[in-house]
Amino acid sequence: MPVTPHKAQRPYRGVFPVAPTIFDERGELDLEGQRRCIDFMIDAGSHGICILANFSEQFVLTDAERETVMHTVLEHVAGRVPVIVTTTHFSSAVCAARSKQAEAAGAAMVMVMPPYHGATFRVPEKGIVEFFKVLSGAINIPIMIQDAPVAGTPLSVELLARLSREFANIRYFKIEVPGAASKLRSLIEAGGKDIEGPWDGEEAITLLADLDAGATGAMTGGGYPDGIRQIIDPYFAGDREKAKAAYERWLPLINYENRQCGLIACKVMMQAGGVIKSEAVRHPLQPLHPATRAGLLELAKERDALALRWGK
Ligand SMILES: O=C(O)C(=O)C[C@@H](O)CO
Repeated sequence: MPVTPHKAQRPYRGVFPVAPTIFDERGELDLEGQRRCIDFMIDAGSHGICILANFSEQFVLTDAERETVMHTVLEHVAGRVPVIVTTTHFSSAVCAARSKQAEAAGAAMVMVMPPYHGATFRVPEKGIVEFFKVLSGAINIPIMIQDAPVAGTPLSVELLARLSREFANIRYFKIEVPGAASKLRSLIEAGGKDIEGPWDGEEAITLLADLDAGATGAMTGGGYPDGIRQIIDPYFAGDREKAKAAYERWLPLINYENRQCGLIACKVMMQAGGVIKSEAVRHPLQPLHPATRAGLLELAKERDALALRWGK
């Protein structure tokens, strides 16, 4: 089915949280739950949505399931917001093919980590450059490089700036390594206008420092886009004091998600608020300990997170 194009203009800015992949209690895809999750995330103020990322449990999906989730979400979003599709793969050809498919399905952007496999398979810088050359040449939508510790591949500022200079579609950078703010600042300085989107990530744990460094987007977890909006809206409107107060208000929840829960946090919140029926993660991922779950929901309730009310 052709997808209605979104109307957002580049450069994309704002809150683009990662959508979880929704499963039922047996671990099967729950596509109805997936659609409700997306509706909640849009109602909660997401400027855009990223799918099939690590926080979407991309590593427990078959290729066929990836395609099903991608088409389901893009058709259901129907242009309401831009959608970023994660297409990471070790192989240049597979990543390029996945990215072409995402573009054809209506993705606004693809997000990709540098090639890695397991703890030790890496390629030298020449291979990384060639990988992004193949990818950039294969599509006509922007690429976000996900600079995250999970890939175990240090990407220097010089390398990132070079990739943006040499390859037309390398335009967005989600920096979620230690020292993210300094790296964002250096990248903006080194890359200039080619750095269309210097973005924050990692559940917004460093959001205020990253905004101060020039971040224009935040890729957070999917559980409380409404809370992240309370931080970035005043920041972008020039009211840093209000943004700082909101960051301080939401930080205990951000910290709890980042340090105690990880990708399951948003599912727990969505299930508690009737957005989705099951907070199941796919085995061998494990459910949250009941005490950790209670701690998360206590913090979310204290902040009146929309997820806890949306489905009731
Ligand atoms: O899901 C990923 O790949 C992430 O990096 C998640 C992160 O952006 C959520 O804060």
